[in-house]
Amino acid sequence: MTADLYPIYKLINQWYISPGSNGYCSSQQPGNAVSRIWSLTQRALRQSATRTSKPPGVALKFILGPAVLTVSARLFCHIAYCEADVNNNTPVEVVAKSPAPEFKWHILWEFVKPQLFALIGAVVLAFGAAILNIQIPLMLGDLVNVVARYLREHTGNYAHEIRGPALKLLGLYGIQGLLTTGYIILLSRVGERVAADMRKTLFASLLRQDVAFFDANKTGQLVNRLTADIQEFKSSFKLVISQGLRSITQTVGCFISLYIISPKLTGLTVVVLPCLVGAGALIGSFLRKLSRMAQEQVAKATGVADEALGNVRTVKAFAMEERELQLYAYEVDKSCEINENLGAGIAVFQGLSNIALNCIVLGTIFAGGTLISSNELSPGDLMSFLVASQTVQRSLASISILFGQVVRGISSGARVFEYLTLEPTIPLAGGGRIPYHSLMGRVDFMNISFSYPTRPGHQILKKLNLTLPPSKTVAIVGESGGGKSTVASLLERFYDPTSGVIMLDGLDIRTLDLSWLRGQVIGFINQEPVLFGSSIMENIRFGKPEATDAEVINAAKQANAHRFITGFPDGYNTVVGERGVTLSGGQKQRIAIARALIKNPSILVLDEATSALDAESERVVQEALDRATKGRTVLIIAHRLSTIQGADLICVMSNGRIVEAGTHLELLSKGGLYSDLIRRQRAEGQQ
Ligand SMILES: Nc1ncnc2c1ncn2[C@@H]1O[C@H](COP(=O)(O)OP(=O)(O)OP(=O)(O)O)[C@@H](O)[C@H]1O
Repeated sequence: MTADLYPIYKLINQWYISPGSNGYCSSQQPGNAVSRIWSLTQRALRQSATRTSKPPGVALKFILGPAVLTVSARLFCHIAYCEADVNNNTPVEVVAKSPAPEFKWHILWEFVKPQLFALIGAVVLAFGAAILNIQIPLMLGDLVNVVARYLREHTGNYAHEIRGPALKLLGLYGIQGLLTTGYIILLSRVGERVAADMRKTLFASLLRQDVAFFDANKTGQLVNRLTADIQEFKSSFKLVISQGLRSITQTVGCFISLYIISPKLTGLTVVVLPCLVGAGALIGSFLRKLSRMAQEQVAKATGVADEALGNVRTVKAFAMEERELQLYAYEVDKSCEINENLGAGIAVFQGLSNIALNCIVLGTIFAGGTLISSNELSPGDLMSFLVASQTVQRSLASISILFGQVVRGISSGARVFEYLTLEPTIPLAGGGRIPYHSLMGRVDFMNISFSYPTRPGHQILKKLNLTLPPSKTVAIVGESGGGKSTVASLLERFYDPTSGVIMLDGLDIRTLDLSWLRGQVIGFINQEPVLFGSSIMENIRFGKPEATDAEVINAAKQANAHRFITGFPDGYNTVVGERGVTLSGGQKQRIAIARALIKNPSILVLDEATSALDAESERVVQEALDRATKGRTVLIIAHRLSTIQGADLICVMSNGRIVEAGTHLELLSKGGLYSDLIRRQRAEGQQ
């Protein structure tokens, strides 16, 4: 007989204890709980066998009491742990506070629409699993009634009688398992596809934004939206559909079952359960706060490590390893302290909830036992009641966790959607193109005034007028911070002028196709070229994705880069490392020149292209540049005299305007600002 009861306990154990397979609960093996229940059960059965005159409810109390007490305690530990665990795993964005963006349902709908069938399938299966979950306590009750009858009467064929309800229950478990598998597969498919679509759309939207957008937003924050925010949104989306639906259905269904089984006991539960869940949610929210603090502290410590490792050359150059270690250790110690407090909070929470829950189960068994004694309830009903009330309790607890998750999911989603709908002020495509054969390359800056969008009150250019004649080289010189590079940025249309017009061959560049302008007309080389962490071949091809290997090699030859590239063991397939870290400054610059030349631009902008190089590198790079500028309209932003010697026209900038213009000799003979600059440079020992 006892052997026949074992599967019941095993089922209970499986059902309630196995979910805690991580963290706290996993430290106490499910097997231990089973054996504890088992030994208690055997003792109870032995006692009941010697006291057959007692009503069956009393015997059942001995069997079910310890079982349910242990199971319930474990269940609540699981809930408590999960609540802390969910929060503990939540990525925290440590960013400056800004007004909360709005969640837009119609955007979510656009992403969900293609997955609608799979989503409906998942919802139906999850709903089915929840309905079956409501049936399970009732069936367990039937099973226990057979056991109780056998205990009481000791007649009939036990194995035969138990087979029916046991097989039914087994079938129910099987179907429930299948439905659960089905909805999880479908839901994870929907979640992953929605998240992948969001990532691609958000990345495309970010790439479309103006340079001004990137001036105002930190790269880390943007990457965070692509990664952590979408991850958080996906988790919440899946959780709300699976657990939300399941928990609400189970709560409602099991409550109805409870009422049908025993309105009196249900009344008792209605009073006590919400208090318990409410108190749990309150303590849970305190633990959540603590957990968030811990996460923020971990993020701070990570930030210190990230900065030190990201700038390891500077750290080493200043022998600051020890100081960085101290900074990191300080932040890690703080995070350790907060996490310890969190651990203590969880421990107290679990202890209190164990006591509260056990008292409730005890109360239910006591009240249920009394009802059994007065024949108002059968033992099976008490079993059903206990299991159904556990289901309600579990569902309510998961709904309370879900509330937090919904809030987090909505705010993550809102952050993602904010940038999804953002339209750039300078559209990348659209507008006219000038046919290649008729493109002259004349540029006119007409009355240009400009302030950077991030500093609207600070005017950089003030009614600037400048002409770049076709196939001529114009150099701009002037004091540092005077706005020379800003002129180049406006030509590239990284920004639009506040007032005035920039013309290309007599056409306002705002009417021209921007991707054509940047991709085919203007080549841009600046002081610190950024290479991608791929091969040299790929880096040069970045200028013209459809270029053949021969074109790449030709561009490299023009840029004086072919010799050093072929000197590497892997030649053009040499991987240059993150941002080109494995190359020298001069080598990087020559690859950048090749990258600009491969698109055969009509206009070339050289923004202090050689100023970061030593004399020898500068000579080689300058040689490449002299060759590259032939036959093109060139704008040189320069500091050093050597870089502007070949210029047809030199313009001196001061106070946001061009104040002097002429050839080198003309300007020197005038003895104005240009002469001052040259004199100063010579005095500082620059050539
Ligand atoms: N992205 C930006 N956002 C806001 N202000 C900027 C930005 N870039 C430059 N500035 C400001 O605009 C002014 C002109 O900068 P710009 O880089 O054009 O000067 P520059 O003449 O090229 O200087 P340098 O010769 O030192 O390179 C400076 O005061 C600078 O601080």
